[in-house]
Formats: sequence, C-alpha cells, structure tokens
Amino acid sequence: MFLPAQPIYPVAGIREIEARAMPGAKPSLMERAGRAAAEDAVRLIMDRPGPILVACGPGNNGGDGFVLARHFRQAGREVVAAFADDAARFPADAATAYANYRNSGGDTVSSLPAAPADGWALVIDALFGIGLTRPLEGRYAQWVDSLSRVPSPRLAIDMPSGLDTDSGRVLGTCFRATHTTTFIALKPGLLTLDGPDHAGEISVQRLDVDAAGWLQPLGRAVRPSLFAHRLQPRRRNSHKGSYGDAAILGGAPGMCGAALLAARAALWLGSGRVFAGLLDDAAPRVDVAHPELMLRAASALPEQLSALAVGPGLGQSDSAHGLLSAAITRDLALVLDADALNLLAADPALQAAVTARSAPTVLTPHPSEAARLLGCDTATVQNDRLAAALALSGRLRAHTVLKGCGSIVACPDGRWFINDSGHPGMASAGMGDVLTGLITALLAQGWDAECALLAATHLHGCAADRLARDGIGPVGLSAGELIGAARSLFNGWLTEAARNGF
Ligand SMILES: NC(=O)C1=CN([C@@H]2O[C@H](COP(=O)(O)OP(=O)(O)OC[C@H]3O[C@@H](n4cnc5c(N)ncnc54)[C@H](OP(=O)(O)O)[C@@H]3O)[C@@H](O)[C@H]2O)[C@@H](O)CC1
Ligand SMILES: Nc1ncnc2c1ncn2[C@@H]1O[C@H](COP(=O)(O)OP(=O)(O)O)[C@@H](O)[C@H]1O
Ligand SMILES: [K+]
Repeated sequence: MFLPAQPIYPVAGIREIEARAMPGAKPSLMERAGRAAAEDAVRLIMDRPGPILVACGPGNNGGDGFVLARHFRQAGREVVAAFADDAARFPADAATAYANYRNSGGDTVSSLPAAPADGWALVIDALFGIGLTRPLEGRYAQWVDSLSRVPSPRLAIDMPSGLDTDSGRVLGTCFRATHTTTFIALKPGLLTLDGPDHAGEISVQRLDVDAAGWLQPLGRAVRPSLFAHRLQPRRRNSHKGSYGDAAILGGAPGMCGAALLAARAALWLGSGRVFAGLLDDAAPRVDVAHPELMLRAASALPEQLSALAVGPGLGQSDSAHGLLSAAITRDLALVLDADALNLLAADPALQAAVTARSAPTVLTPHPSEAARLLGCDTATVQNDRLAAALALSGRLRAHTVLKGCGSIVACPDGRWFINDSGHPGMASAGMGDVLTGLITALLAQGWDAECALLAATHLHGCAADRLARDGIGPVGLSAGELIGAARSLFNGWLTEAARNGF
C-alpha cells in the first residue's frame, strides 16, 4: 500500500497550528511531546544499560526534555539532565515541566558531565527546536559539538539543535542526531540541504493534533500516493502511438552522451518512440547499445512530438540558442535542463517566451543553474531552497525541480514538495540527464507536469537507493546503471497500484 504523503510546515505554520490546538489541550502539548519522545527513546535504548543524558535548553524545547527526563526517572531509569540557563526565564509550559521534574526528585547539572565508564545509553538533544533564531556559539556550540561525538544513539527533540527549521541550514554548528522525534508534522529543514545529514531517522509524533485539519499544508513529502492515480495498467488494445513520441534535443560536440542517457531513460520508462536530436555533426547515427533510439540531426526532429526535453549536452552555441528559441514556441510539454536553463538565464526574451507558453513547462535546475536564472549566487539559492524553487516556478509559470539533497518540486500555484529518496552516490555526471529522460517519458505518455515531475524525481532517487542496497553504489554508481532499476521499480509501482485499485 502506498504511504500517504505527509504534510510539511515551516515554523510559521507549526506556530499557527500550535496556537489553535493548544488552548485547553489536556494533557498539554508539551506533556504529549515529552511522552512521545520518551516512547521513541525507549525503542532506541532497547536493553542498553547505563544512564541517559538529556541536554535541556532555555525554551520550550528544553521543557520537552524535562518532561521526558521525568518519565524516565519515574520509570526508575537513571537520567542526567544538563541545564545551564536561568530557569526563572522559562516560558510557561517549560517552567511547569521543569518544576514537575524537580518535584519528582530530579536534579540538574550545569555543565556536560564526562561519559560514564560504559558510556551513555542514549544522548538526548533538547536544547533548541523551532525557536532557534541565530547561530549557536559559546557554550551551546560546545555542547552540541561534544554531544555529537558521543558514540551512543543520539536523539534530537523536534529539530537537531543548530538546524534552521525552514531551510535546513546549519546555524553555527549543529547536533548530529542518529534519530529525530519531530512534533505535529515534518518541517522543510529536516528534509533538505543539511537536514538529512543531521536528523538521522525521523519519527513524526502528531501529538493527536490534526495538523491538516487546522491548516491546509502547502508542502508535502513526495510519496507515490501523490501520483498513484496516474499509475494505470496499459490497455491490451494499445500500440506504440498510444505512449507518445518523446524527443531529447542536445548532444553538442563532446556531450552526446548526455542526450543519449536522457533518451535511453525516456525509452526505458515507456515512451512509445524516442528521438534524439544531436547538435554534433559527427555524432553517431545509431546508438548501438539501444538501436531502438532514433538519432537525428538537431534540426531534423519530427514535427509531431508529445514531449520534448531541451538541454542535455546542448552547449550554448548560437545554433543551440536558435533551437531552444524554436522549441519554446512549440505547443507541447517541454522540459528545460542544463544549458537550456543557462541560455534562458542569459536572455530575457526567451524567459518572456517561456512565461507566455500555454503547454506545460518543466525546469530541472541544480542550484547553480537556479542561481543564474534568479540572478543571484548559488549560496543564496541554497540558503533558502524552497523560496528559490517557488520563485522560479512563479516567475516562469513552470513546474520546477530544484535538485540536490532533498530536491524541491515547486508548482506555479505555490504548492511544493520535498523528495527524500536518493543519496550522495547520485552526485555523478549524467544523473541529471537521466532524470530529464524519466520526466520526458511520463509527459510523453500524457501525464500532467506535476505528477510527471513528482514521479520521476522520486523514482530517480528510489532507484539509486535500491541499487545501493545491492552494493551498486553509493560510491561509483553511474547514471546509466540507474535506468534499469528505475524501470523495474516503476513496474513494481504499477503492480502495486493495480492491487490497490487505483
Ligand atoms: N509551544 C508549545 O506549546 C509546544 C512547543 N513544543 C516545543 O517547543 C519548541 C519551541 O519552543 P520555543 O519557541 O520556546 O523555542 P526553542 O526552540 O526552545 O528555543 C527558544 C529559546 O532559545 C533561545 N535561542 C534561540 N536561538 C538561540 C541561540 N542560537 N543561542 C542561544 N539561545 C537561543 C531563545 O532565546 P531568545 O532568542 O529569546 O534570546 C529562547 O530562549 C518546539 O521545537 C518543541 O520542541 C512542543 O512541546 C509542543 C508544544
Ligand atoms: N547528495 C545527493 N542526494 C540526493 N540526490 C542527489 C545528491 N546529489 C545529486 N543528487 C541528484 O542527482 C542528480 C544530479 O543532477 P545534475 O546535477 O544535473 O547532474 P548532471 O548535470 O551531471 O547530470 C539530481 O537529480 C540530484 O537531485
Ligand atoms: K533539539
């Protein structure tokens, strides 16, 4: 069964939900949070002996830590609570949590104690959650760095301390959790940029709060349930014309491989016919590994196409510009990748033409391409990947995937998605070309841009994950190897969808 696509909220959304759900909540949200985190913690400890170290901060995240510490004390477990701030300045709920902990006989220490001889059973970071407002420094930076080095399971409460909730940026330094228990819903920072390196395995504890009931989410994690209705079995009475004509335009001298990779991916994800229009006059006329592909001169692609991708190995020559300009005016689903995006960034007239299109447009920038399109530097894009992807979609009236760790899929209407499949073994030349081919294949088969982009992005990462489980990667995974795994997974999804009656 396909898992639901969980909602994701930035801080402002979580605060709004909290404000609506909190009044009169019994037990209080903090009591629920501390208990839920304690339940996750118990699963991590299993039968590990030794005390638990809980580091508590000056706000409500610290309050959660004290609730958790009290539960463990009451269960007879040895807990050391490190707290170095002024308890008189706690917000109300945290003050109650602290008082209850003290009333249960709990004590605090004001510096991080040395590890016991047999180590900590578990280390818990309850320093900062969604209220982090500035880079960690001084004592808290030292605590976070030394807690991150403890060779025990390390559980972060709500957010790893030091991670910016909305962007996944590390502010100063950041706790490296093996596990994170996050409350109410997922947050963008857990899933993109530096989040996955610091959050470890994520458990969402909803605290009996129906987040989506209080606030319609704009963001969701990518799961096949989002596009399951598109995973339709093929009609027996169908033919190659039923599955679209896909074309890839690119392959300038020295870069034919990029176009061929995209074309192969389009073929193996089910396009009825696949053409590659190659700019290199000396390009081969047949792909001997995939003779099904129809290789043409770049100017000789058929008039009738279902979907066209421009960019893999395109280069930035005048003829590339001319071909791109002509492609943008065609009334078909269009994917713009790589140098097509760089040409677009340099030419406001092309941008205006993209904006004026009525057929779907999909943009597939990596962060540097996104920066060129937005007229900023790559660091600015990475500082707020979500905003960058949404800005591109809004400005160019296109669906966008901003690639990288935790790819962001943004829609022109302001909705967004974060993909958590894939791994750093995908940081290898040609991976983006394969993604472009997968998207083009689904568009050619009549999928709408949103579903095609979500499915291809998720599939791309899931295929890499499956290969890595078999020892094909992460290190050394090559883009071409991904294509077969993507085909096999996609067919598995079709079977699953049919079983579940989509
Ligand atoms: N509301 C609820 O009922 C519920 C909330 N819940 C929990 O509360 C968490 C949010 O709590 P929160 O808003 O108190 O923020 P939190 O993350 O504890 O940090 C704020 C404190 O840190 C300080 N501070 C910030 N940055 C700093 C820095 N770099 N270095 C040093 N200090 C820094 C900041 O000080 P200030 O900026 O005011 O100087 C303030 O004192 C949330 O993540 C979840 O765990 C759950 O129990 C569910 C119910
Ligand atoms: N660390 C990572 N985690 C997850 N996915 C990654 C990571 N690094 C790269 N990828 C994925 O691999 C692909 C690389 O695309 P791109 O940078 O365009 O490569 P190329 O231009 O070499 O084909 C993107 O889909 C990207 O999201
Ligand atoms: K924390």
